[in-house]
Amino acid sequence: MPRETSDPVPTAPVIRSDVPGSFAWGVFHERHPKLVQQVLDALPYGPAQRAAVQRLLVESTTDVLEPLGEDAPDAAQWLEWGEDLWGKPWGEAPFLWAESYFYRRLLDAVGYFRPGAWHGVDPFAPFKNAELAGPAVDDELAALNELDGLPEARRAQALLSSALWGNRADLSFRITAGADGQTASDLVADDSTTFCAELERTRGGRVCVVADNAGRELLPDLVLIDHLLTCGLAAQVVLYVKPQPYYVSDATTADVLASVERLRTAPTRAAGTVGERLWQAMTNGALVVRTHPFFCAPLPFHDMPADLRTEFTGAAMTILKGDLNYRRLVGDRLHPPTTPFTETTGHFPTPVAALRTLKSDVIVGFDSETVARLDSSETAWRTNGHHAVIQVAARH
Ligand SMILES: O=P(O)(O)OC[C@H]1O[C@](O)(CO)[C@@H](O)[C@@H]1O
Repeated sequence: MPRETSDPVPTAPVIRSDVPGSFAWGVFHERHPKLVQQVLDALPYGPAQRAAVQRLLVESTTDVLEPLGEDAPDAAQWLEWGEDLWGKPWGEAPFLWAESYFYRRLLDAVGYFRPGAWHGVDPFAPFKNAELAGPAVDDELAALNELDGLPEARRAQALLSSALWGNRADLSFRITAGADGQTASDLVADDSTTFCAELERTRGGRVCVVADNAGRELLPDLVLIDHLLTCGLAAQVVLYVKPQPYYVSDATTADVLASVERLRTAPTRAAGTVGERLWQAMTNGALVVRTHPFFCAPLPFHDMPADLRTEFTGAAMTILKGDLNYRRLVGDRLHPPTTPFTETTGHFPTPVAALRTLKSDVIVGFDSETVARLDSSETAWRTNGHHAVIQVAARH
C-alpha cells in the first residue's frame, strides 16, 4: 500500500517469528500451544473442531501459509492482505501479520464463521466471563468509592493510572506470565502531564479510545471515559472495539455491554453510578461504540483505509490501549528505542496517546539513560509486562 503521508520511511527491521529463542518465536512455539489447550478445555468442541485446531498449531509452526477457504466471508480481503505471503513459511511473514492470521484461523477452526451451532460463539468467552465475575473485580470497583471527593486532577491521575495498568491484566499475557503479574512495576515513560494538558486545551472535543482487552482492562477504560464525559473534557467519546474475538481477550461490543452491566449492577455506589451514566451516555450518543474490519487486520495503522482515516480525522485525541495497538501504531519493528515517538506516529490522523504495558519487543520514545538502566537490569523488560508507558504525540 503506498504511503500517503510525508512521515519518514521506517528502515528498522520488521519483526518475524522465525528466530529461535526470540520473543516472537516463543509466542508461536510456547504460548499458542498453551492458549489452544485452554480454549479446548473451556468449551466442549467436537472432534472435527479439535482436529482443525491441532492442525492449525502444526501448520503455524512447521508449514506454509494457506489462505482461507473461498466460502469464508472475508476470504477476498485476506487474499489481498496476504498477496505476497501465501505459500511462504509462517515464520517468514511479519510477526504482526502471522499472529493476526493465527487468530483469524483459530476462529475458522472452531466454526465461528460457519453456519451451525458454534456460529458466533466467542471461543474466549469462558475466560472473559470468569474474569468479569471474579472477586478481584468487586474489590477494584469498590475502590472507586474512595475516589469520590478527590480534586479533579488527582481523580484524573488515578483513573489514568488504572486504565494504564489494567492493560497488564490481559489474559493472553497471563498464560505465560504466571500469577497476575503483580511484581514491581515501573512507569518508564510518562507523558501524563501532556496528556492532561492536551485534553484540557481541547476541552469539549471528540476523544477516540481504541480499546484493547475486555474484563479488567475495559472496566477502568470505561471509568476513564465516564470521567472525560462527566468533566466535559470530551463532549463525545467514540470507543472502538474489535468486530470479532481476537488476541484472546480483546474487547468486542458484547464485552462492552457486559462491562457496562457489571458496573451498573455493582454492589458499590460509585461503580453503580458510573454504570448508569455510561448507559445514559450510550443512549444519548455521548458515548458511541464503533468497530471496523481493519481492527482485526494484520497491518499497522499506517495502512488504515480511507474510510477509517476519515472517521478519526478531527478528533481532539485518540487514546490507544495496550501492546498490540502500540505495535500497530509505531510499526512492529526493532526500532532503536530512542527513536522519537512523534516520528513513528506522524501518520496517524489525530494526536495520539498510547497507554501500554510492555509485552513485546517494540519500543520507541525512550531516552538513552532509561534504555541503559533497563538493559543493565538483565530482565526481559521489553516483554515481561512489568513496565509501562504513557506516551503522547500532541500536534499544535
Ligand atoms: O493485550 P495487549 O496488551 O495488546 O497484548 C497483546 C500482546 O500479547 C501478545 O500476543 C503476546 O505477548 C503480543 O504479541 C501482543 O502484542
